[in-house]
Amino acid sequence: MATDPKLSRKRKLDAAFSSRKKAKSTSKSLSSSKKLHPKKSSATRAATADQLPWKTVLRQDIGELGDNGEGGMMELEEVEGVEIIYDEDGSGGKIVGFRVKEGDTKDTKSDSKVTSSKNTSQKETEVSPIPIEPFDAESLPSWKPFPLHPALLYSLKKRGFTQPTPIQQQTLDIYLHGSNSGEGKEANNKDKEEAARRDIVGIAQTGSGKTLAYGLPILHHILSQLSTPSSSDPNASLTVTPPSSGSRRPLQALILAPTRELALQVAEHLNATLETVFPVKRKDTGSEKGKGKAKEDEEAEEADDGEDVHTKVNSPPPVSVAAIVGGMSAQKQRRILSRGADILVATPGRFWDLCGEDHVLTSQIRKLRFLVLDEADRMIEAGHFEELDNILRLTARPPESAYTSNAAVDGEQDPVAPEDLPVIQDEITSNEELQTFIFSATMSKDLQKDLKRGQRKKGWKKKGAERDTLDDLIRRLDFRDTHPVIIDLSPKGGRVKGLQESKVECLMNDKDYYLYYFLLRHPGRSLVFLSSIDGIRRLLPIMELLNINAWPLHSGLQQKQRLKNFDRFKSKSHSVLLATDIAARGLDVPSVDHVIHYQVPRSADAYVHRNGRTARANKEGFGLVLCAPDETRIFKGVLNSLGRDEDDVPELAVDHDILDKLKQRVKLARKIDSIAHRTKKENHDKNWMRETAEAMEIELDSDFASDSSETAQKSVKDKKAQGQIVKLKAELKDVLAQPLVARGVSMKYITSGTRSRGVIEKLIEGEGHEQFLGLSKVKAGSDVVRKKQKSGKK
Ligand SMILES: Nc1ncnc2c1ncn2[C@@H]1O[C@H](COP(=O)(O)OP(=O)(O)OP(=O)(O)O)[C@@H](O)[C@H]1O
Repeated sequence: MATDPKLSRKRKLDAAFSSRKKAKSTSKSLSSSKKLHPKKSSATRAATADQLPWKTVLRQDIGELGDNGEGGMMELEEVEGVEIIYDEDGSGGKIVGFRVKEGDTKDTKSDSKVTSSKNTSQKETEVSPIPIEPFDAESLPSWKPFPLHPALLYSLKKRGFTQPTPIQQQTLDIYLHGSNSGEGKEANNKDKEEAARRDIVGIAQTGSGKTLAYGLPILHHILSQLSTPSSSDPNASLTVTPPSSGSRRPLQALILAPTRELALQVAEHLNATLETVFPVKRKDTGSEKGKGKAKEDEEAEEADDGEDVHTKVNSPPPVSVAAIVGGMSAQKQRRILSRGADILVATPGRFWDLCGEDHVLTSQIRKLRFLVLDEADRMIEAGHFEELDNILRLTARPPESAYTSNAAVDGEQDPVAPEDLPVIQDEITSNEELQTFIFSATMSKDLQKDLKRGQRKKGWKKKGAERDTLDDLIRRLDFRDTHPVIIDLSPKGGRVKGLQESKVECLMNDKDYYLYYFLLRHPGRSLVFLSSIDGIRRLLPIMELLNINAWPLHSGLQQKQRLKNFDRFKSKSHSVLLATDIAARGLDVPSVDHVIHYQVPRSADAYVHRNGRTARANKEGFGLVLCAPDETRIFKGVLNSLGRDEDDVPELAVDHDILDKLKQRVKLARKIDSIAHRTKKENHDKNWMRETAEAMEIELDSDFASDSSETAQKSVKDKKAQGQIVKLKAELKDVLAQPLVARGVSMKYITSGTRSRGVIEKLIEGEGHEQFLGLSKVKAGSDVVRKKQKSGKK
């Protein structure tokens, strides 16, 4: 459900101004805050929180917590030149209103309820055409068969994407040439017209570049519309003219993704492609730092020798991509929508909420040129499908045409009932232009089966016989193409190239030891998947006590905290993210070295997508399953669903001498955590009882009532617990400082050792493992017990 925008804005203000609680009088301006102080000479007028001139806080203003440079991901906004009006007595610091300089207010009609396509608060600005030099296709031979807009080719080259990935190749072949049978096949104009309307279902392994597979056609289409040749010479350079900033941009593409992080990432990916060619010149926010940034831009321009002339932009960006996701400021997202964007990347929930209050948006959806479902199979699972279903109805044609189309696809007549018609009944037009792209790494119901419960995951209800995910989608979506093209490049058995899988069979209670062992033995960027938030809450403090750089990521955290933790994980090469399956799909962290399944996933598709966070874009990666005895059946089911054998995943070799030493560390950490947890819980429970009793004005039982003797006892108990914790922490510190020596290495003869070269010698040369003396630094894949060895051992 959407939060009340005014309330959240008010809360923001309350927080921002809480330090000013002591302000006394009613309409006196705040003297100590430069930012909040309006110029005395200017006339002011009363304004609501919505009408204040909010500005985005730029990345450099918020350090490492920023994102794409626009503050977009963190959604932070600031306001200045505002006089705060407190309530009459002012003692509680309650804000009752604001005053701003005349002319500084925003027209919020277009913000809160967009009813016209023109945003009256925006002034019509001059736009300058941006020259694009002709791109020398010879400099990017692998992309030559795909005559994309020169701006895109330029960007691909700059980003080092020297050749298309197989899914990009096949999608572009269909999009540009109408067929994936022959690369670079020349088509006549009519064929190209037709070709450009094919609906595409793309299934390809994780990390294979699916975002650009659908992103490039969309960007190509929009940029081509804005381009004009600078002369009649067919080889002449182009100019791209951005739309004027005065009117709301027509929405051309809607990309739906199942998670917030994924939607933000897709928007960032498309923006990165555009900004390589059209760097966004940040607007001067008016703040000191904002001014600094504008100055930096100017300096950068001055320093530029003019080689990339087409990168100079004085107008709005030619293509605007925005993200609409839950957990972020709905107010800001409304403003983005009121300005309009060419491409919206959204999670269904928030998007549907905003559709309900923005008629222009709903009518824009009816005229969409592109609709994309990323991670399509996940989107139709329970928890997503209702809003998705509603949005898809908006993209459907009137019943007659939809009826014809669906009948042609699956041979069934499936008329749309009147009550199933889109919520807003006006302007139902038959948009024949819509092109639909559906992408995922998995698209089969067999992989979605919940192996723990033995049921298929809940989702759209099916009529009649068992259907596949694809059938479900074909029935739901009003494909304009009678035969959508299916490109299936999914690897057999879900085996991703470059991924080494492995497992450790151990008791549930021993998983912490093996996890800790692995993280020390193979330092790097490790993503650990757990099946519950409680599991993460239990494991995190233990990891922290053991000096492991770990952060949590789960739906119980606030969105900003989720993004912050994700950023921290990305920014450190030795880091651990403890995550639930919200991180399993689509997230593209460059160089995740290891994926660890702390619990065996419940379904084969979860196994494939979790593993897919490593070994991306042709890199190597490692996946480890910690499998307890009561999970072996589920793991076998996962592998069987993928058409693989249970022995298919080899075991990881573990040095048990070292493991035993690590057990001692983990046990101490667990003990410290359990004492701290128990004390905290007891205090929390008592306080909660007291506070609730006070609020309800009831008397507590003598057991709960706080008499002084009980309080004294409690404090003795707390002190005792604190003492224990301090003692155990000191013990842990000692244990953590002790070297871990591998089997067969004697501490006495460490410089020569029983091994071929001395341990110290190896360390100096950088080959020796810094934590496990006597072992070499090796990639996790080298510790895997190959099948032959295993049977030999037996
Ligand atoms: N042509 C290319 N050459 C090199 N790298 C590329 C190319 N196209 C995309 N990439 C990079 O590959 C990585 C994976 O891309 P992307 O996230 O689109 O994969 P995906 O197939 O959508 O994965 P998933 O199924 O996990 O969502 C990204 O970092 C992206 O920048």
